[in-house]
Amino acid sequence: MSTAVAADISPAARRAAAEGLVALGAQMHAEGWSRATSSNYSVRLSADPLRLLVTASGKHKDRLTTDDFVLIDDTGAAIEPGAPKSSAETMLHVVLGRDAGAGAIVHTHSVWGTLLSDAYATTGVLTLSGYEMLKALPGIKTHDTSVELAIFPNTQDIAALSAELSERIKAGDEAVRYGFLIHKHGLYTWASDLDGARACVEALEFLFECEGRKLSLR
Ligand SMILES: CSCCC(=O)C(=O)COP(=O)(O)O
Ligand SMILES: [Zn+2]
Repeated sequence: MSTAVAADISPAARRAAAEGLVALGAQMHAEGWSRATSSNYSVRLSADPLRLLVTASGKHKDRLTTDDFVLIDDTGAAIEPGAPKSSAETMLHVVLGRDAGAGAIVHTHSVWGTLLSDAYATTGVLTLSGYEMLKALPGIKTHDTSVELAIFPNTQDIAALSAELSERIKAGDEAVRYGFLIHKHGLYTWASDLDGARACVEALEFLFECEGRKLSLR
């Protein structure tokens, strides 16, 4: 653990972020997207130096308290003594906060996202086209567009996935602009703040259900 103290983070900002994430967890669980301790969320409290408030590992997301978060640095290490263990997927949050400029990151485990990540696994990408709901994503002004979401294998090697994700973001890969899926696992999406990330997850999960139901109707 680093010896640095989070003196640069205001307690009020930290508390507000934790309260926002507690509320998000209750909503994501109620939606059925964060069941059985699945999912992790974070808010970026500082870009330079990178400081992310990320969920502690293994917590039920409908019962989070403001103590269930870990302040981490750009290596994914907790910067305060006595912190609980941060999410097993912490390094994905670090990459998104550092390389994608994300101010808030939401990871969900929905049924439709999980099924679609399998249905399109061989192509490595899920394409969402022509939906009005796409306008909920940052910068999209027309329904007449397509959004691609990369589908990564669920190798369980978060360090390798983080490195690949970082390279694809830095290369400007459109398939990691709004989010990505991990095969038979779930969605990561992000935005400049928590409300924006909530809109992204709500829109993408809506679109997953549309695509999933469309496949079932065929
Ligand atoms: C039952 S969920 C398995 C782990 C996972 O994918 C997840 O999202 C939660 O992991 P964390 O360490 O963040 O609790
Ligand atoms: Zn997960």
